[in-house]
Amino acid sequence: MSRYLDMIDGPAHVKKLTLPQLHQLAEEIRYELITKLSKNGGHLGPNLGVVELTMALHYVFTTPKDKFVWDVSHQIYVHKILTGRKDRFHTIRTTDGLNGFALRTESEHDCYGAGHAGTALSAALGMCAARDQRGTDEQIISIFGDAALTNGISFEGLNNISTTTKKFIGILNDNEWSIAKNVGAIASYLNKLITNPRYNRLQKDFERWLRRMPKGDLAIKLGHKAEEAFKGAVNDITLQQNPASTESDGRGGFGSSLIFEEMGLRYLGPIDGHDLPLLINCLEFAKTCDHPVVLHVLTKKGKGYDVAIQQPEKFHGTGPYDVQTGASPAAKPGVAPAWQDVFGQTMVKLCQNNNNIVGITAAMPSGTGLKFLEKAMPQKYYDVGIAEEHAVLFAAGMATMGFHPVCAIYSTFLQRSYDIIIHDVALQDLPVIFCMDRAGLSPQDGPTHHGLFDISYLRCVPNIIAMAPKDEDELVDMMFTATHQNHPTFIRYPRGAGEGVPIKDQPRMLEIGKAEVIQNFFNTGGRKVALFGLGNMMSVARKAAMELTAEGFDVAIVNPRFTKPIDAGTTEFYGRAADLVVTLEDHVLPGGYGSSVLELFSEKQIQTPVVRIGWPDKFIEHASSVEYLREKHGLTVPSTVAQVKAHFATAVEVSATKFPVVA
Ligand SMILES: Cc1ncc(C[n+]2csc(CCOP(=O)(O)OP(=O)(O)O)c2C)c(N)n1
Ligand SMILES: CC(=O)[C@@H](O)[C@H](O)COP(=O)(O)O
Ligand SMILES: [Mg+2]
Repeated sequence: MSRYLDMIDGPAHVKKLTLPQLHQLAEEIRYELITKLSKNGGHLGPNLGVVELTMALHYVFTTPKDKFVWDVSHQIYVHKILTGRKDRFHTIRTTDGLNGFALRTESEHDCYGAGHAGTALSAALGMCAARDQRGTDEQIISIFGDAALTNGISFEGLNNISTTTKKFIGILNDNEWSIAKNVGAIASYLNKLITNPRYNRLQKDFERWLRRMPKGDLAIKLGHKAEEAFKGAVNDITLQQNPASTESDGRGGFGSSLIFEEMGLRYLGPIDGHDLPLLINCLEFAKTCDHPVVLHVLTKKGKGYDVAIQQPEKFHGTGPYDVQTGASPAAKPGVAPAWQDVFGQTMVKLCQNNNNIVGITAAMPSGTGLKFLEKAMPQKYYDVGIAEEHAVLFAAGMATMGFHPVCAIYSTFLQRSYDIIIHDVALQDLPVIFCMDRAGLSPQDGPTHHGLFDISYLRCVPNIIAMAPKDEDELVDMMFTATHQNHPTFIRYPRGAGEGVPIKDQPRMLEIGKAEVIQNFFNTGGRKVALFGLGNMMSVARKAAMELTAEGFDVAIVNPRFTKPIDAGTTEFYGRAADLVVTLEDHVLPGGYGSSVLELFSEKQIQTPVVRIGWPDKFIEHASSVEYLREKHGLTVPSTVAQVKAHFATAVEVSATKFPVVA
């Protein structure tokens, strides 16, 4: 049976469909999402929730002239399918495939890139300001989730809209979920708004009216009248709910409970975010508003796929799954526990033994592993919403009261808190512990999510201690050691499975700033190569050492453990003893661990050459796997061995040409 989806080569084709055809197209898109994502995974739940919304947006507006600015943009798959990329949709988040987020370089229909939450309102407002400067008439629509509203930047944007532009359309996509259940006052406010029975009855009347609204100017004018009446009724409800708010707000009414109205935006909704005709009418209506408007749509995360509705957290960002059952493939035998799980289980033990330790997440209980603490000791667990800046300030406040807070925040998302780390935590030398998961690659998410900058952005900050464990047993040692420090302490570790080593029952206290010598030189007479394998790159160092030894090199292996303070003594010792030093790090080279070794050698006037292995000074693309990207960018055992051999081969050539051997 031919599909309407087959007819959609671009958004213009959506406009040509009748309502029954649009409904059919929605089902075809859901089928496409569910079947195509089952192989490689992706953000299935969020995208199933915005099928009708995205179709209505493309039905009413015209990209690329009109601009859709998506918050996080993990829910952009339907937009990508409708904007000429349906034939490549099956490649999303895979090597050389579509990016899983909005990407300006991927399509003219992607007007603004994202990946981190909270950016859509401000960026869209900036586009409105640019439009107003030029006097042009494109429509700019910001689509943001209910949890994106828990991010401070969203409110910085909201605060600035009504005094900046007359034309701004915001779509609040409210599914009551973040990755986990949404949290905080915003979540309960929105929930109250949509569960108030009187409000709901009134809302139904308004929706019925809007649905029947004929096209044309008169309808639009009537629409504004109906809307004012609706608002008045809402105010009455609010007044009855909060009799204390009897003070006039000076605008001829009483203070509305609608945050958006209070911030100078016209609030419309909440409406059923899966009701296509209603969505189309409301968007047509919003299009005519000469005042910033926010349309509050209620959607269901995972709509159309029961297992995703029943498990919104799992299907927020899922791996491969069986289409029929939603089940994930069985874990391969012998796969080591995930770093995040070791972290989470260790947090429970640390909190059980020390009443001053608490765990703080910024809306990522599962991904960080802090869900173990949430379950075992909820009184020691805080989820502050998508609010990394606030999370670190909150931790700083607790630390001034004698607590030892642990902020579990991905390396990439911790970039949001950089000023707080310097201005509040380091400057006051507060004992906050930062456990940075996803330090290294998040291959399928790509450049917005790789954690490749934290060594550089932390190394320059005074008063801090920064560590990288070689395996999960050492992670536990480092967490234990961190809880005994009176300084800000950072621990970085990668996404996914650990090294599969046994974990001691009793963690060991590490000496701050002390490296671990894994293997000394054997003095075999071979060229001496010292490998400094940082964190998870120790596994590459060990294997490279074996291959180099087999090739006649004399190899020492050092586990640096600390990126601040580095072990100057050990580093200097091996720097002087070796013919070549190789540093290996799952981090960009500029300002990374290798840079700190170069700085030390320069300071100590150590002439030994240094080969630094790490990520180049560029944004690393997304791909299907870590292995592929390491292969491509030279962070592998063969590449390490090859670079060592090339160094000496070149060294021999240079010495031969520079100092020709006299016969
Ligand atoms: C700064 C930042 N912190 C955390 C995340 C991880 N994250 C991705 S999506 C998401 C939840 C978004 O919820 P919402 O905005 O309601 O969109 P929904 O998934 O419900 O459609 C989170 C916490 C992120 N992308 N950016
Ligand atoms: C879109 C977003 O930021 C999160 O969903 C992120 O993709 C989670 O990454 P992990 O799967 O590594 O936890
Ligand atoms: Mg949500």
